[in-house]
Amino acid sequence: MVKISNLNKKYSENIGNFDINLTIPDGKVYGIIGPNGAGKSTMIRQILGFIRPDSGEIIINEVNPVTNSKKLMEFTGYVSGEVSLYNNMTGIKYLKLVHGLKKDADWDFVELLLKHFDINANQKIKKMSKGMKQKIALICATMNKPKFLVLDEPTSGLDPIMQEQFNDLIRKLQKDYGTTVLICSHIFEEVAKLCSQVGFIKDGRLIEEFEVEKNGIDQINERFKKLYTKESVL
Ligand SMILES: Nc1ncnc2c1ncn2[C@@H]1O[C@H](COP(=O)(O)OP(=O)(O)OP(=O)(O)O)[C@@H](O)[C@H]1O
Repeated sequence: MVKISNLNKKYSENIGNFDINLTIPDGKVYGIIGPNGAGKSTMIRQILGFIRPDSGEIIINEVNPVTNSKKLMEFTGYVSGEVSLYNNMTGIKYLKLVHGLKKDADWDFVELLLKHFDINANQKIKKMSKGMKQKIALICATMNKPKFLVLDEPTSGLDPIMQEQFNDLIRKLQKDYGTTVLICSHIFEEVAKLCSQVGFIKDGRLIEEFEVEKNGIDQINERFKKLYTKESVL
């Protein structure tokens, strides 16, 4: 279970995260939505132990990321929208490197995912397209079937085929391995299809949460408009 209690990280007035409380039960997929600069990545960086909160507590499967980020990383996968890999390696060499470093990494699963994403990993990473690099990053993050997966705009700018492949992977991890997933996304369709719950962030605050209904896309669109629409100055 992921439990965030009274989380605060203040960069300046209304910039950062303010009194965030959020719970994700095991095996659920939770979506975070908010406009640019709302504080989504700031929250994710604290959850992963990359930055220290000013106050409040984060507990993930009984692990505190601030005091035990090594333990957290043993069962956590992470993909950001801007992946950075070793450009001079081939995809396969890079995957083998990560496989050697990760606890519980499963090479058969890597091969299955290479097939699933229909990717030729024998070429150098620097010659790969953005989407191919995203696929390599996703395989790296999931090759150990993580208990917890954090995705910060993982499919931004990718084509609809890749989007469906990505959705299928998340569903498989959830169904077969009980992975708990936190996903930040501007793609409402992705959130509606994958998430059972969604939270809206505005000015660093979690201002609303709800269970995603069957036809969640309309529900999310409507709430987003209500919560964030500003009068155009044009
Ligand atoms: N290290 C930092 N020091 C000061 N301000 C920061 C720092 N990191 C982020 N910010 C500010 O915090 C606010 C939230 O940034 P954050 O990256 O969390 O937003 P976001 O919701 O992920 O946005 P986007 O959708 O554009 O990725 C922004 O105003 C940003 O400029």
